[in-house]
Amino acid sequence: MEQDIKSILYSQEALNTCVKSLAARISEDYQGKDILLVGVLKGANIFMCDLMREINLPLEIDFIAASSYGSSTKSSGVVKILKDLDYSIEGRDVIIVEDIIDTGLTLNYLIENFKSRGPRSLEICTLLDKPERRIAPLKVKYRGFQIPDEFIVGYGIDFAEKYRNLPYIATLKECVYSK
Ligand SMILES: O=P(O)(O)OC[C@H]1O[C@H](OP(=O)(O)OP(=O)(O)O)[C@H](O)[C@@H]1O
Ligand code: HPA
Ligand SMILES: [Mg+2]
Repeated sequence: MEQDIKSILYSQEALNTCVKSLAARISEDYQGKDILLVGVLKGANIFMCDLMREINLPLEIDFIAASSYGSSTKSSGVVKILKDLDYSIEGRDVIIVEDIIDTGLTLNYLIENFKSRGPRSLEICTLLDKPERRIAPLKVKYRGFQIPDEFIVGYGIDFAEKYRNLPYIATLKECVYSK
């Protein structure tokens, strides 16, 4: 795997510091509220696990699985819900936890879908944001790093389902995409 890496964008230490600071903001903002963290699988799984352990408030979690990239580096534009939430979000203070916002199509779709389910509040927490590529507008309350327009992998994020287990965020060598 390591031989496929072009460069490391964020080390384990940098990610850890970022997660702690996002969790501190959430802990401050949601005092006395009834938080439901919703992780968007599969990409957000590692971020979600680390983030929830740093939030210093009682909370519940749920997951939704959505996919629009398949084995390509370009969004298909069609968001498929592969697994829906287990519980109702009506009346809940929901924070959607994402690994990356790129075109915004995935979250735009999920936000509209969630709004129709009547949450008390609905916010987005994303580790990475690639604003240059945005097609669908989004209001993002909690953002870790803003990144340039490059395809990245690691810390839960894949290329063709691989590299999710890298403990850092990295770019891949061009030859990997043409294999
Ligand atoms: O802003 P967008 O252009 O919609 O891209 C962001 C989405 O794409 C990735 O998921 P993907 O569809 O690859 O599924 P995965 O999480 O299972 O890897 C990522 O985890 C986000 O959910
Ligand atoms: O940069 C990315 N890497 C992996 N998956 C993605 N899905 C949207 N953007 C990306
Ligand atoms: Mg993916």
